[in-house]
Amino acid sequence: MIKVLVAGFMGSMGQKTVQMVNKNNDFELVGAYNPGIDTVHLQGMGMDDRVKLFANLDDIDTDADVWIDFTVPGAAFDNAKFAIEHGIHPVIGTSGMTDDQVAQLSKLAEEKQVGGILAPNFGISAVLLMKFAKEAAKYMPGVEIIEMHHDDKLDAPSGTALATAKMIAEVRGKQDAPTTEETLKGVRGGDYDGIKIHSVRLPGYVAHEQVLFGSKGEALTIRQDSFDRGSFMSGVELAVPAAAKATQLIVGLENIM
Ligand SMILES: NC(=O)C1=CN([C@@H]2O[C@H](COP(=O)(O)OP(=O)(O)OC[C@H]3O[C@@H](n4cnc5c(N)ncnc54)[C@H](OP(=O)(O)O)[C@@H]3O)[C@@H](O)[C@H]2O)C=CC1
Ligand SMILES: O=C(O)C1=N[C@H](C(=O)O)C[C@H](O)C1
Repeated sequence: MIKVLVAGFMGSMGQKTVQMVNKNNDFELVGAYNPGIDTVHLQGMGMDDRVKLFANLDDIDTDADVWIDFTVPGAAFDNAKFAIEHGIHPVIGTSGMTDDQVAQLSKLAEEKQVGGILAPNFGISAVLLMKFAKEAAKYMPGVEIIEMHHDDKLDAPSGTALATAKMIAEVRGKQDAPTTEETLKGVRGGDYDGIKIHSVRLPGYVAHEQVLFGSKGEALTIRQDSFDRGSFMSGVELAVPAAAKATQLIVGLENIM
């Protein structure tokens, strides 16, 4: 039985994660963390009385083996650091971590021999999109990324779009994007090693990404859609046992699939 703590348990992903953990016979929910816990909300969630609830990081006192983090970009690093320092293996889904923060966590995980998993996206369709895009970029280096998300998303670009750009840049190297004079500032999007990234935020959307390749006289579009946050849960389910036995920080779900 793997004992699990869910950080950000009152959020959209946190609630799905609590349901998934409760359904899985190999996992036991022992802790849940969210600043500003409100009891009315809790009643609606059917949270077991035996689950320890925490509203402050410093108060967390748990025997959890795995820490699942779906919080906010500003909190994920401190949370993961806390988890590793306390011998809890992190499964980090929260976006917005910088390369430097990932490097610091990897070093700490190695030192403490408490590994875990950080995945920009736990959805299988997104992992496949990134793999396919990396393959396509070998032959079609002209590429732009459009990511589309719900309008409550705090950060841009999405972690998935940034990870996609990094994977593409690995194979095609740094190239300049075509120079265009912007008569409306920002209209050409963000730039990662010459790969333009466009972030769309609209109500009704969940999480979607398109990678557009263009070459002489032809084009290729790769698209994935997460219509429901349940789409991320099979990836999280896979990550929990892998994280529990990891001695390093593994980055990307593809590395345990
Ligand atoms: N890797 C993946 O596959 C996926 C990643 N994500 C990422 O997961 C994160 C969460 O997404 P989502 O659930 O939609 O966001 P929500 O805003 O719905 O939930 C975030 C939750 O975290 C809580 N929170 C805020 N600060 C802290 C803190 N310091 N410690 C613990 N909890 C905190 C918030 O509480 P309050 O509202 O009171 O501030 C809220 O309940 C985002 O970064 C998102 O990009 C999302 C989907 C899939
Ligand atoms: O905020 C979201 O919703 C999502 N965030 C992750 C990201 O930033 O890539 C994963 C997925 O796109 C959903």
